[in-house]
Amino acid sequence: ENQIAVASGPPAFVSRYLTDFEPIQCLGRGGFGLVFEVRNRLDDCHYAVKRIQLPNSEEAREKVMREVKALAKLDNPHIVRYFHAWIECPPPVQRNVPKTPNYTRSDAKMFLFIQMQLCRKESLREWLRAHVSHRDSYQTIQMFNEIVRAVEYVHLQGLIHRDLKPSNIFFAPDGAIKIGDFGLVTAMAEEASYSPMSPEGNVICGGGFSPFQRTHTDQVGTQLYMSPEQIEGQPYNHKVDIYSLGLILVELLWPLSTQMEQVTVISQLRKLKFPQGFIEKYPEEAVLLNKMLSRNPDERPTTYGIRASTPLRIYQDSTVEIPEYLHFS
Ligand SMILES: Cc1nc(N)c2c(-c3ccc4c(c3)CCN4C(=O)Cc3cc(F)cc(C(F)(F)F)c3)cn(C)c2n1
Repeated sequence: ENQIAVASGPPAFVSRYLTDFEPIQCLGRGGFGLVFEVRNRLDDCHYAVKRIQLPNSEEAREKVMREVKALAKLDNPHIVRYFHAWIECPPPVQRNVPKTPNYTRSDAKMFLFIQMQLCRKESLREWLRAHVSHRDSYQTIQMFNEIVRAVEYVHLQGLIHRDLKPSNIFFAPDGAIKIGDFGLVTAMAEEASYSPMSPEGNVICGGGFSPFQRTHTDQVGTQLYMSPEQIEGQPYNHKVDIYSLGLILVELLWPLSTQMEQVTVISQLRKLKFPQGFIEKYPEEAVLLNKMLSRNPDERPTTYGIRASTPLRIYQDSTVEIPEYLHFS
């Protein structure tokens, strides 16, 4: 009974991520973090888990956690399904800094883990590349309508996506379009540390998660789809998502086969210059796009205005009439 307590030091750190999940492969870098496909050891299902290193300042961390609380309430058929979020604080890495032999630097980091539904590996970015030749405009407008519905839901929750682009528009296993990998941007922006692109532009999934390296350049950190006011660091509102939706609509209607063509056409669109032949082929869409891509956010329609516009009106359930004043406010 006279057990001698053995001084075995602090309890060994147990990572819930590694205990509950088996990492399968790196899915890439979303904003501010790494995303991995994992298998849950208990239910044997596969998920996408995103690990975000939280900022150091207490205030920024509180802001992130407020945004998580708002995001966790999202529930919509066109938003990636959310399962769980948790925090891990691995023990600080003690290492001797060679220069000053007695000095040990500890960098205690705090990570937010987010467990989401695993979507198909091909995002809308890959879909657009794979469907250059045969693209049916009825199907693409349907897809666009679903994306607009998802953005409308986010805006009605008082949130803004802020980073809409084809690489974070996903397909669920059943094929339904889902917008995802958004949020936490404002709070994290104070400690903006966009993931570094390696020299050749590939995204390295380093960060101690797994050695898998992405083989193609991603759209991480791209500002191609970003509204002018956001790029210029001006105050902005939910109309930033309408601008991005405008560029995505053109890409859905106008197949672009190479990244070079995509960058050229989108850069021209940012100056309201449409590709040769676009206006003749899509006159009504061009009218809507001139508003969606306006430099003045107030001139851009809301998602209501988009759905009530001529090109999309036929895809709405006509029972619900949207009052005119909601088309732009
Ligand atoms: C194949 C595949 N599937 C995915 N789900 C992904 C994701 C992914 C999709 C959605 C979301 C994330 C990663 C991280 C968070 N996320 C979101 O949509 C934002 C979000 C939605 C919520 F409902 C709840 C939260 C939060 F409460 F913060 F956890 C966050 C990124 N990548 C590269 C993926 N690849």
